[in-house]
Amino acid sequence: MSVAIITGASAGLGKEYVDAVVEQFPQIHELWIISRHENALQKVADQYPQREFKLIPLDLNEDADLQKFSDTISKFNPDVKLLINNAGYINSEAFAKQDYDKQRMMIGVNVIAPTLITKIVLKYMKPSSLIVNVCSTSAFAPVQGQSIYSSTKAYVYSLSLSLHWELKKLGIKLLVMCPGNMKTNMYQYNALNATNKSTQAIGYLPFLDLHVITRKSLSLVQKGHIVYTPGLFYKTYRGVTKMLPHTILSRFLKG
Ligand SMILES: NC(=O)C1=CN([C@@H]2O[C@H](COP(=O)(O)OP(=O)(O)OC[C@H]3O[C@@H](n4cnc5c(N)ncnc54)[C@H](OP(=O)(O)O)[C@@H]3O)[C@@H](O)[C@H]2O)C=CC1
Ligand SMILES: N[C@@H](C=O)C(=O)O
Repeated sequence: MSVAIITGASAGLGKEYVDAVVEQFPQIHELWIISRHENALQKVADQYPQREFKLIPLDLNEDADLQKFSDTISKFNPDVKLLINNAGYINSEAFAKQDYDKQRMMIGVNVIAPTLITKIVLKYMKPSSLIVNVCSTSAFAPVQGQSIYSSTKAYVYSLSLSLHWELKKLGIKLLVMCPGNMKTNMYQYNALNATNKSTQAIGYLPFLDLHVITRKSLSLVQKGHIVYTPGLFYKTYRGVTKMLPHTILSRFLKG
């Protein structure tokens, strides 16, 4: 049975990816959608009564839940055609003031989960399978006030580049997408509730069209592309971070 697996599928970019996969992959038998709240996942599935869904409510920050995912996929032994590591968590605050639990959750959800989910799923992938890792423009250089978050995304970026070439030998295509601002719950939580002015300033940067970038990323991964940075503004920012030393940039970048 062919499946697509999407983490963080109940809202925001992940929900948009569900729409895009339903639209672009009619041949995939079942969509496995992951987030913490089953009722939210059910609402997503209910929008597509004509498609098969497996709701997998779990907390990607919990090792026991990652083991539960491993047991579930082992029980069903699917043919995984597409994996979208999308779920993410951000807390913008000075490192010294930040709650340890929030720091640990960013590492759990943004680093450990996509790493282990990919490891687990790989056993059920064949040549021509696809992986999309959702990263961020904050991966391109260290950001004060988002010190852990930007570091977790730098990890995803680096891991994705290595895996792109390792998995290419297995016939599996991997793309890392590095979006900038998107009007989602994460943005609402992060920028609008932020206390520091630099995080609030993020709201003045361009906002991306989730419909467009999800479809574009799925098209690019099938073509074998390695990185997708949507939007001219963010492409330019990526270029700047390649040209200027991060020892200097990191002094001025504040999230
Ligand atoms: N919004 C933005 O401006 C930007 C976002 N990104 C990245 O895009 C990706 C999607 O973010 P976005 O859609 O904005 O975020 P949202 O917060 O809007 O959605 C996050 C999704 O992940 C799920 N999720 C969150 N924490 C967990 C967890 N511990 N276990 C399982 N599922 C979880 C949420 O469901 P539930 O709460 O029910 O678990 C939800 O479905 C993330 O990787 C983010 O870092 C990158 C650049 C900018
Ligand atoms: N602004 C951050 C998320 O909201 C990011 O750039 O990833």
